[in-house]
Amino acid sequence: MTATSVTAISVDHLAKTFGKVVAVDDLSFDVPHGAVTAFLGPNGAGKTTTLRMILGLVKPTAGGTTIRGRPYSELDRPLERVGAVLESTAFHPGLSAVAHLESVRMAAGLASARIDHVLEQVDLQEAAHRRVGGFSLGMRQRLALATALLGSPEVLILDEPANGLDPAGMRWLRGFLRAYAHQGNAVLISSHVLSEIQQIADRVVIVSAGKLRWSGPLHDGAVLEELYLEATG
Ligand SMILES: Nc1ncnc2c1ncn2[C@@H]1O[C@H](COP(=O)(O)OP(=O)(O)OP(=O)(O)O)[C@@H](O)[C@H]1O
Repeated sequence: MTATSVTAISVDHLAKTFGKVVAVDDLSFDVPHGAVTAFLGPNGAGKTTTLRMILGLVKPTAGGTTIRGRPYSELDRPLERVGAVLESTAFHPGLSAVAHLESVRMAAGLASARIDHVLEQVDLQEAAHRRVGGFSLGMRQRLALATALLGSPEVLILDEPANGLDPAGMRWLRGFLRAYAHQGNAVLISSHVLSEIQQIADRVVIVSAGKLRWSGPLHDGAVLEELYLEATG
């Protein structure tokens, strides 16, 4: 079976309530390999909660999610299947980038050569031995991405990864994610920066108030902002 014949992420009638707050409401969509899929919606639409459920960090109230056919909790060597950059990514400020990556690498049983490789992928070699406590927001985003890439996963999940990146960093991330997807991997990215997403995404999933409002390919010439405002308005 080739990578492209398997759905990377499947979200199936997913629901989550926190007390009286309905965060995610009977949400279903698929994320294919070989494409960048944007996950869009207003503040509080349920995007982060959905991503956290896909990653097994939040338990659904109903429904479920799978990565290449299995719930996250049943994945064998999960870091080699799926890499994630979440909004809340935190690092020990006293560790260097290399020491942080080394601790994750050892825990996951990955080859030591992966560290140099991911530092090069995110262009962070020069800061490799500096303390993360002194990193800028953009550098932290790069380190979070490097951590997500340690296991060479075929699925990448990114929650607002462009936060803190300067224009050159944004352009770099765009090129990186497009190349990563076009190698056959799946990328699911949540963002509010529609101008960036317009240039990156092959497909779009739009939610508001926890419900699916629109999903499909982003055709050449389609104006994402109009599509988004119509779907969420
Ligand atoms: N741990 C929690 N406890 C209570 N309510 C929560 C919790 N996590 C999320 N919520 C609520 O669920 C709803 C969806 O939040 P979520 O963070 O998933 O939205 P989002 O689409 O990621 O928003 P944003 O674009 O602002 O990041 C919101 O009303 C939020 O207040």
